[in-house]
Amino acid sequence: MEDRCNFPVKIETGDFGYVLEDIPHLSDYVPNLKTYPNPMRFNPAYSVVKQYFIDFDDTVPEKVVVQKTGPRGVHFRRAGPRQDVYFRSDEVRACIVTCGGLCPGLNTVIREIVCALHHMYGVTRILGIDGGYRGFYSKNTITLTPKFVNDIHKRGGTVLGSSRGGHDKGKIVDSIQDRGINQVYIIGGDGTQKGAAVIYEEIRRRGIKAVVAGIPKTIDNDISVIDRSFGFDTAVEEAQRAINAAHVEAESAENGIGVVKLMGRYSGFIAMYATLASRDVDLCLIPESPFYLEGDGGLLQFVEKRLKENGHMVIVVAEGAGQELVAQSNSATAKDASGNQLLKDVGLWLSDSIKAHFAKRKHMPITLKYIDPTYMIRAVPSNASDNIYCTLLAQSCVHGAMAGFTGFISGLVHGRHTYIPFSRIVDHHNKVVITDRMWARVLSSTNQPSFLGPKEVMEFQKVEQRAKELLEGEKNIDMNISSSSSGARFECTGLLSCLSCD
Ligand SMILES: Nc1ncnc2c1ncn2[C@@H]1O[C@H](COP(=O)(O)OP(=O)(O)OP(=O)(O)O)[C@@H](O)[C@H]1O
Ligand SMILES: O=P(O)(O)OC[C@H]1O[C@](O)(CO)[C@@H](O)[C@@H]1O
Ligand SMILES: [Mg+2]
Repeated sequence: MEDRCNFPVKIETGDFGYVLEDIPHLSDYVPNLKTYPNPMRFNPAYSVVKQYFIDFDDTVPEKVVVQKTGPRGVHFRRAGPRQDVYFRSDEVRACIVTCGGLCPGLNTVIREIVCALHHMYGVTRILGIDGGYRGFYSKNTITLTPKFVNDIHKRGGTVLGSSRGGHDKGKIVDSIQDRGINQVYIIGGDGTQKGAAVIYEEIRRRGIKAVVAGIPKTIDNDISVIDRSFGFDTAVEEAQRAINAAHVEAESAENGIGVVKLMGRYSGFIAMYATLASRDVDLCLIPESPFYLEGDGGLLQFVEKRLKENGHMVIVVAEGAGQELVAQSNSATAKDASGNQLLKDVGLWLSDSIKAHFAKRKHMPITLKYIDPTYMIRAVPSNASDNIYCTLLAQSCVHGAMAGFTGFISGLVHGRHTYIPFSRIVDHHNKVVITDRMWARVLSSTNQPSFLGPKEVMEFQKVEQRAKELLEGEKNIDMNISSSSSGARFECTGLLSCLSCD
């Protein structure tokens, strides 16, 4: 498995500090390519739309809040159909693969890629790769037709199957070449898109006329640049059911406590949004915000206070929260097939710690119910709004591939569909910024302590400001902010050194 790839980033500059972070195109390395009129020009549904085709120069700004004197900043190419395409319909052999963990909407994206290729571009040869990256070389393929995918958006999971590990660049590209595949659609999270970037590089190195297009997927919503990842809305909605159950259980018992664990390996977006949506939550714990159990201002003291005030409480904890604290009681670490660290069960650990604390307080018996709906919130089919979002992402991706673009993901930026180079999303995880307004809204809605002293807040602000500056300077940084019982700890593992580490 390769960690980083060195595909060239296409940067174009313009007036007033305009920067276009462009995506590669087949014509960058395949000479004398022929173009064809886009078949959508002759499609009765689309041909009547005024300005249906995207202007070559249309781009979307990364930042929409700007100052009078500030530069125009970074832009991405606007997604959508082009007047001309680089593939004849009968020449296309497409394949679709899904990798990594499940997420609501995977089947919708598969369905809509197949339907867009078929109905918009007249493409009939589409293969499903069975079981993630390793399916390219170790399994049979599945023939995908509009009939086959007709109903799949009503089911959770992925009809193609998924897996972790098994990314073998040579074998995958050999398989693409042997099967004559010239459009590769890859749906998956950060790891998957790193793998997609490597495949794109190898295809380009071999000079094959084949495009590689990604659709970012992750229930954790931690992919940078894009507004949100598909399935996130559904997951937050589904999480409400678990929080409601925890609330009912807690309310019905004397000193009742409901603990709900939600997904979020490195970032607490699901926990944060589910908390804000519910309003029944008294304490939300996320990986980005350190906390401690014992002593003055600690979590246990807060639980006791809230129980005395309200007689019950609900705690939402993201799976990646407090991992360093959990590790103190159970230090064994393991990794999954993709090399991701397997997390310890913070929900169970927290529940046990609270129970042990109150067992010593005989005058205050508690009833604690631990609900772990982690897989339930990602195994459901996507809701209506995610279905539409998935449809547009899939269609954008197909338009880009037909137009000859490669090495890109399709993503929503400030409500506009764009094409973003792989390099922009694989080097950085989006995290909840705990010195931003959104986290402040959570703290104010739950009325929980921030567990941070003024010194730690300043340290956080310094690290976040520096990370922002480095990112804006188009550099790669991978920042880990982790917690310990003694307070916050900051680690920067980027290519550039971080001020806080210096
Ligand atoms: N750096 C890398 N280079 C090449 N392939 C990779 C890399 N990282 C991960 N992959 C491959 O991508 C696939 C999915 O990776 P992973 O299991 O990390 O899930 P993911 O795409 O990050 O999704 P999620 O974490 O949201 O579930 C695996 O088959 C893995 O082998
Ligand atoms: O148990 P699995 O399938 O490896 O997935 C668990 C991980 O996948 C994610 O949902 C990311 O897709 C994380 O939140 C979680 O840690
Ligand atoms: Mg991942």
